[in-house]
Amino acid sequence: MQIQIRGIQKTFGSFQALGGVDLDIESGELIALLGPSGSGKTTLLRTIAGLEFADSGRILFGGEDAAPLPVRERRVGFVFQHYALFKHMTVFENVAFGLRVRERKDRPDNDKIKAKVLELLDLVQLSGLDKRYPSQLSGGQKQRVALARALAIEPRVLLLDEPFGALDAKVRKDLRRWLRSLHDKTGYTTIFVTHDQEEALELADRVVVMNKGRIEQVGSTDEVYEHPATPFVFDFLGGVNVLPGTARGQNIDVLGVDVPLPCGIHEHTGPVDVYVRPGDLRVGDPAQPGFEAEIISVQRTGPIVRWDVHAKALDQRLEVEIPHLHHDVSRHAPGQIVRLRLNQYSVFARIPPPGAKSGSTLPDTKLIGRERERGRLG
Ligand SMILES: Nc1ncnc2c1ncn2[C@@H]1O[C@H](COP(=O)(O)OP(=O)(O)OP(=O)(O)O)[C@@H](O)[C@H]1O
Repeated sequence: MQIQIRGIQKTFGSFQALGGVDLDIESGELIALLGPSGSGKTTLLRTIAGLEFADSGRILFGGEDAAPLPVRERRVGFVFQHYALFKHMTVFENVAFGLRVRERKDRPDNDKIKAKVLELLDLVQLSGLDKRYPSQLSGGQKQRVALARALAIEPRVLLLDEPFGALDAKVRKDLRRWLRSLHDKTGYTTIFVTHDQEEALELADRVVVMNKGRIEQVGSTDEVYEHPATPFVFDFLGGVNVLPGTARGQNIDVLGVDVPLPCGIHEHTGPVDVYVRPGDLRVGDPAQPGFEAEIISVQRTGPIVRWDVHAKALDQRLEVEIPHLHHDVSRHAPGQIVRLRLNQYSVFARIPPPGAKSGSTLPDTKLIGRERERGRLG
């Protein structure tokens, strides 16, 4: 079912939790609401569910205003981070709950309920565990029961609030792949909340990046990662080094090295910030252009080696990430000087101090563009 969110505002006392949210969700989409703690993700989800009431704005379910619909009639399946299963009921009864509490005229008979519950337990791969109690299940199994219970009411939309937040990393990873294939099978419109970038990027069709009660960017996983629209999105999705630069005509001077302005921008003059991910700072040939940095520390995390480096020209620490299999990464040690170059980077017009006149020809903080180094840096 299609969901349209129009100008939703919500305050708690004097605190604005949602500051005018607009969003269109297509039928059958799997959408991630991604953002740091307190950015308003849960408030938005609860407002869609009808568990929270907006101060202003509208939510349309399939083109119809959802406001007059009580929670039950919205037919929303909700899964919380902390299982919220009924402890005194078996797995079977937990899943059957939503069907048993229906009004008599809409309630299926016992045989139909049994068939439905067993079908759902098969779908969430828990066949044979129907007689167990929640205390006899692992965290991952409890979450799958919660999901089966949410699916039992044949929801028009499925809302998941950090569904895997309480589980360990390995189970989390398995369950998110499983949820993706379950979604592909059932085709329910699904919105899930997470503050885990990897989870959002791996699972969702589109990611909604939230910050301070507002949407910063909506896009496919590739769009938000490869073309972040704001400095916040860039930083939140995968870490960032910010290098000051000066744009002059078609080039930017970054730490004494010329790099080209992003494609499509003919000219720009003024101070800019060049945003580079740790994995896009590459070790260059010492004979070719690049800027010098001293390795301060080396840390190996799985297949990635992380360096903390000190860029001399900037007097600033930077983070560099290199695949461990890179030909000569093991030869580098703290104290060594390396020459770094930029691979891919985004350029934002610098935010001037309040009251100062911007020397920039573009609006402040505007994304000028994203560029892959075109060979000028060696
Ligand atoms: N019932 C409430 N009363 C007062 N303030 C609230 C209430 N619910 C949420 N807030 C505040 O609104 C802001 C947004 O909260 P929300 O739970 O939507 O954030 P979130 O992005 O889901 O965060 P988290 O990832 O930590 O769950 C927070 O600052 C929170 O303290």
